[in-house]
Amino acid sequence: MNQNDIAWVMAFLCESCFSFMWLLVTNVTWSPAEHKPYPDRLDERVHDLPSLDMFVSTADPVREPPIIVVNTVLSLLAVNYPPNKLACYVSDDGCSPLTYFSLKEAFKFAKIWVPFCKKYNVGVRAPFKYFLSPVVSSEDSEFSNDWNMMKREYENLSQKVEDATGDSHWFDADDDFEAFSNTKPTDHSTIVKVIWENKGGVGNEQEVPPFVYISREKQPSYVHHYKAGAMNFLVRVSGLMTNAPYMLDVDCDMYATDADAVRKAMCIFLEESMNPNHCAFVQYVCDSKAEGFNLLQSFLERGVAGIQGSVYTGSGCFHTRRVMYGLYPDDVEDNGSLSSVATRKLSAEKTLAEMFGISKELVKSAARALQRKANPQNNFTNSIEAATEVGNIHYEYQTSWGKTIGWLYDSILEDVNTCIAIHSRGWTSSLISSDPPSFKGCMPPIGPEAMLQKQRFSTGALEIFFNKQSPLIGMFQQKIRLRQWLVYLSITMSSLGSLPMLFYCLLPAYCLLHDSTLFPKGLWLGINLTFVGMHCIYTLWKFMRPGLSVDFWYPSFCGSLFSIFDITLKLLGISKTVFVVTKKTVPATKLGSKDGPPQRGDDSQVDDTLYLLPATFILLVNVAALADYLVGQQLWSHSDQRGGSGLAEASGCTFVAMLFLPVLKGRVLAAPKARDRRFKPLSLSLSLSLSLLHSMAPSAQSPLLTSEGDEKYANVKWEELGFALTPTDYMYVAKCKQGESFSQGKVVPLW
Ligand SMILES: O=c1ccn([C@@H]2O[C@H](COP(=O)(O)OP(=O)(O)O[C@H]3O[C@H](CO)[C@@H](O)[C@H](O)[C@H]3O)[C@@H](O)[C@H]2O)c(=O)[nH]1
Ligand SMILES: [Mn+2]
Repeated sequence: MNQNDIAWVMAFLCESCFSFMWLLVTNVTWSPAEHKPYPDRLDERVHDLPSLDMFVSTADPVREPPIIVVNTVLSLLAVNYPPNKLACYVSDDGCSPLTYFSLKEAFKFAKIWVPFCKKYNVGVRAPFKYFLSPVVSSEDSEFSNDWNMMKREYENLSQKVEDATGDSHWFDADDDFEAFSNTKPTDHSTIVKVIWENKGGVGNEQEVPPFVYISREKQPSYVHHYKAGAMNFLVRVSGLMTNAPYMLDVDCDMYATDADAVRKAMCIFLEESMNPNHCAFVQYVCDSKAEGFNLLQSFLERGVAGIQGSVYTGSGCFHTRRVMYGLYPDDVEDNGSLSSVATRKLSAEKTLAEMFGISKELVKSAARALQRKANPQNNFTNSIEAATEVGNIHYEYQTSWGKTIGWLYDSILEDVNTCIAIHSRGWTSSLISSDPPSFKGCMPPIGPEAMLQKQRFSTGALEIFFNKQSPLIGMFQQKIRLRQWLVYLSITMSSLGSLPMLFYCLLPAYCLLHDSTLFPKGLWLGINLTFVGMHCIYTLWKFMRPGLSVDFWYPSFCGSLFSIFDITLKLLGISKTVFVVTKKTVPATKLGSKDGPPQRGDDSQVDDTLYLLPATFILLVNVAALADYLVGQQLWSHSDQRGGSGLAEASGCTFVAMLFLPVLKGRVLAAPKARDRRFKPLSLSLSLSLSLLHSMAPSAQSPLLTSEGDEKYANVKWEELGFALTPTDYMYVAKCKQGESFSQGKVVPLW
């Protein structure tokens, strides 16, 4: 194979991969759908609304400042829904007294915040966001007085949380914090604290729903399965205390912006046309602008929702407890009760104990949940002992938790992983896309944190690709629909697309360095350029439409590349995948500052040396190839007739270099205070890239010679020699007499 063939075969393979990916994505966008709920009509239809358990998970008081968790919790406690039908559970994987302290303070504030929100029908019920807009009312009105009082109270709350940060004397004096003494985030026993329980439970609108803080046991040598583990503990504790048929999962950094979010979700669950195949979960389209590169949310979600149902994206999602407990649609009768087969299968207490673990109380509550029966009236405090038991590190040993029930464990992308399992059982799901979005997040700014997050997503997706849920095999065994299966194939293998992308970015440079052709000539080049141009404009439009900058593309490309490396190490058994919690920025609380677009993350603690490597390498290779072309090959006398590389390849190189230049420019020209810190990673990646470049460039020996094994050959383009006379400097002479064989020949100079 000559150089041209290598380049063309590579180009063909890369193009084939892109086309396959494009087909997968096109399949997603064919039939977009979303649900439009009418919450006002809900009361006419349903007189006894079902209960809902709301889960918030947090893991690290430093990367997830408690004031963020407080705002999330307050936005949920104040939703428009009967408070006696709600309960809020916060799981703290950081076992932080500061988080617990902040939540206790938040409850005191909630006692005035919830009535205020309901009295004045406040829109956004996360106080930090609400107080960003000035009061629109006459100075001395009752509302304006209440507003000013609430704002002062919220500022007091924020101040208390800030003062308590890094100052443990706030907790030391209080016996309630005893459980936190001598604990480490990675080494402590289970803590369950009922911050507030609504003992009366008569459904007064002004009440604060029950509110519980939990932190499961941890030991350094035990795997705890990150968010999935935390969610399963939340399911168990809530099962013991309230056992609501529906559960809402919200990340600590995502607050509800719509007071009717719960009622809207119930509109879908309680649809009259409900059949056993009805919705397993309702996912909200969360505000993805801040999330940046998460394009799935912004336009693919609706597409998937039109097939078998939206994908669960980890936050802003309402689940049904029965489905999470492993039910199949066939297990449910048309009227919602369990089928007789399922009842027989599940009623044996032994089976349930094998699935749900040894806690008798939990087994009983699971049996009730499966039959849609409520827990008998019970004090929360009476369940603390049982709740502590189900938080034990050994509790899930030899049970179905994380395998067939609850959030699944075999990928750090637990949301998609769990969602595949639900759809594989034949359930459908729904999507609500309200404008403005009903849940909004504080997502990482563009920069290393975003790359780390993207790398985690991609590694998790690849983990699914190789686990037992893999879409590669799933299609043949499960009840998943064909196009839904293609969606999961596209999600789980999308990061593999970064490899052909990498090769493609290097291909024009390779051709220039080896003087071979990549693009066709003449008319064909024109056609080619038209298609490439159209594709570039289309891709740009796709990025710009949801209001993103092209900058967002890089974390996705780079994170995907690194995830391939991660998963290879995992498959070889060299390392394990880790869930690094994304750093959250504290929301602005000052009046007048607004929730603007994400900023570059210059205060990140993530060292971005390695993340800059692909960009630096690609840029250097392309610049080096261009320099070689301009200087070594003399651009202006270079003739395309030789069949080697020409202006088209050089333009390709320039295009690629221009794509990557902003990434590096952005990092080097970052805020001045960050520049010194940036310089070190940049110089390191420069040197790493230079050594890689050195190994990629053609051999640095005499330009006339190439080596293969031990032998030396003239560097001749054999296929271009033809039959015409070709002048040479040397000739091979071997003499022979008639009838005899040739003597040993030798190469002699011509003069
Ligand atoms: O050991 C852990 C790690 C994380 N979390 C919580 O999980 C949530 C998500 O973590 P975050 O760092 O914010 O990740 P994101 O990338 O923003 O989250 C998206 O992607 C994750 C999967 O990678 C999903 O778990 C999330 O729901 C989804 O919003 C947060 O509330 C964390 O507190 C835990 O409770 N325990
Ligand atoms: Mn998050």
